Amino acid sequence: MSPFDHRKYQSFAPVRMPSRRWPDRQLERAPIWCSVDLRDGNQALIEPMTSRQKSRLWDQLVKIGLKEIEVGFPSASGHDYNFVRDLIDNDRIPADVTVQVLTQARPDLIEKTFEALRGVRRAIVHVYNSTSTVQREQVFGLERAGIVDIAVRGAQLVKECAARYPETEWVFEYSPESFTGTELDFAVEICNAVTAVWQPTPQRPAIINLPATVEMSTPNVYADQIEWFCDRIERRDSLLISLHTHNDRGCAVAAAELGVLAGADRVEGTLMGNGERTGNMDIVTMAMNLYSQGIDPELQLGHMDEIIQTVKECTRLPVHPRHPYAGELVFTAFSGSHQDAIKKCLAKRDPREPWQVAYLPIDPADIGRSYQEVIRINSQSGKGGIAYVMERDYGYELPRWLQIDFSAAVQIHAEAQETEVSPEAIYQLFERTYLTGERRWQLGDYQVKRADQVDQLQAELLDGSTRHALTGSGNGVVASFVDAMQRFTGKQVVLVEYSEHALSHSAEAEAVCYIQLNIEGERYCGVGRSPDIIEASLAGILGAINKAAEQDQLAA
Ligand SMILES: CC(=O)SCCNC(=O)CCNC(=O)[C@H](O)C(C)(C)COP(=O)(O)OP(=O)(O)OC[C@H]1O[C@@H](n2cnc3c(N)ncnc32)[C@H](O)[C@@H]1OP(=O)(O)O
Ligand SMILES: CC(C)C(=O)C(=O)O
Ligand SMILES: [Mg+2]
Repeated sequence: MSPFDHRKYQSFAPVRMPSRRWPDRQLERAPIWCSVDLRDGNQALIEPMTSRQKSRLWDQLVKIGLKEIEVGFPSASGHDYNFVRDLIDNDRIPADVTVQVLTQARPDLIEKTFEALRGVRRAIVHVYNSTSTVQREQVFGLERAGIVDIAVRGAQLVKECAARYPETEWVFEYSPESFTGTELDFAVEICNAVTAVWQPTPQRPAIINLPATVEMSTPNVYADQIEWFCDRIERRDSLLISLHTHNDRGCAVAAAELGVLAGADRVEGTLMGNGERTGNMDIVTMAMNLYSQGIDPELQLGHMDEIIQTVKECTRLPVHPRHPYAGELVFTAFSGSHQDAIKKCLAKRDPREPWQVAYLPIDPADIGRSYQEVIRINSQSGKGGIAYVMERDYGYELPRWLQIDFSAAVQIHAEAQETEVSPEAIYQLFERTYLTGERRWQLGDYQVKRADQVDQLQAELLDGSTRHALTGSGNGVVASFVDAMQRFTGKQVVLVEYSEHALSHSAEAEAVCYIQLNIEGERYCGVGRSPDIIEASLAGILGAINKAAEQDQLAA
């Protein structure tokens, strides 16, 4: 039992709809998008946007390709009024973009709203009043009829004002605000009353916006409400049903998606979900969700970092690093098994086939992200990720057995540092571990001769100021040097693994050689790098021998 008194709250009554159809549908196309960043987003900010910030966000919304943009509540503030005037007077509204403004269903506010829009080519006038039981009873103190009366009077005045400005193509929108807390039959009744005034036609439809002003239930209930409403509303073919979900329960996007399945045509929301309380429906997330399902979102979101920057600077709110699609960390895998899976999928990827990469719902490149960030290393990472970084950034194609060996060194380093390990730090660690660290033995001069199908190697081994002369023979220089080391150390030395490749990132056309030796039953790895492949091989063998010496396995 929690200490909470859960009886303080009531559960949301489900909609009785045994024959609901929306669960069997699939999203097939993008809805009509409407951004409310400059109104609902703005009214939620600690410091509302300055006109410069509003202007900047407007430009970004246009660049993204939003064709309907709610630009403010011009009857409520001089700022909003002036902003609308600036857009109109300075001809800043592209021909294919329609501005929308919000007003309460109050005569003075409606009049002022039309005044603000004077001379605009096309505009959506969005009028609302609250319809929920709580608002009716406790805020307005009115019965249903009184609330309908506010809406109808508002609708009439909107129509009259519009007639005074015939040069403008007017679109009317009505919201039964607090729709989710409104009895469905009443929502239908009040919307029918409003559209009876407006008399929309299929050619000139009106917008009926059904807001989850406060998100009160699971998204399936919202979808039921939308389907129930769409099935009963009059003049359905002359209406665009719009959704406007808030995120109080964290499901604004899900509710909008299910609401579209349930019959809605249009969705209002904001970039990154800014808005009242926990925010509005996030247009970026919903659009990218559609895209990840193979549906054209009909928005330009390829410049995601610029979008984030604009939103952050205009709203002065941060964007969470885990924000769906847009956050700085959303394409990054730190954990080993994820890195391994991503690396394998990317290596097998055929660009002609649909995207199928484990843990990456979309290709980061689509939104201007590089693969640099996909795999980042910390103490949770495994060999796959480390190998990926070594290959991607430095051109080393570490064989699997060396990945295992090296990942142990990276793990120790990451745990000691207690932070992320950068690609540079990984590379330096690789160099120290296999190539440049202090070594007991160094290779001096050497020469190989071939006689009777057998290679004979003579080499000099430097141990501080002491020089040892080595000889060995075998099939090839590698086998000869292994033989020489075996004679020199008196231990059993067996070559277990060998691989090499040219180092594509190296300006000096170097080769790199990876060696694994079994020395008296223990395995040791070494790496050699040189413009000369023989020297790289010998250095690799000596590297492994030196590793054994470090661990006191060679008493020579
Ligand atoms: C869910 C939403 O996001 S709705 C949009 C909310 N956004 C805003 O309100 C931001 C802009 N609003 C404002 O700045 C102010 O509310 C103004 C300037 C529009 C109006 O200010 P004021 O008239 O001073 O005050 P206020 O908003 O408190 O008015 C409340 C009155 O309007 C009535 N009212 C509220 N909403 C509506 C409506 N949609 N339609 C008709 N009447 C309404 C209330 O019943 C109340 O009436 P009362 O004074 O008789 O009790
Ligand atoms: C004005 C309306 C549509 C609104 O913002 C809401 O109900 O959340
Ligand atoms: Mg809202």
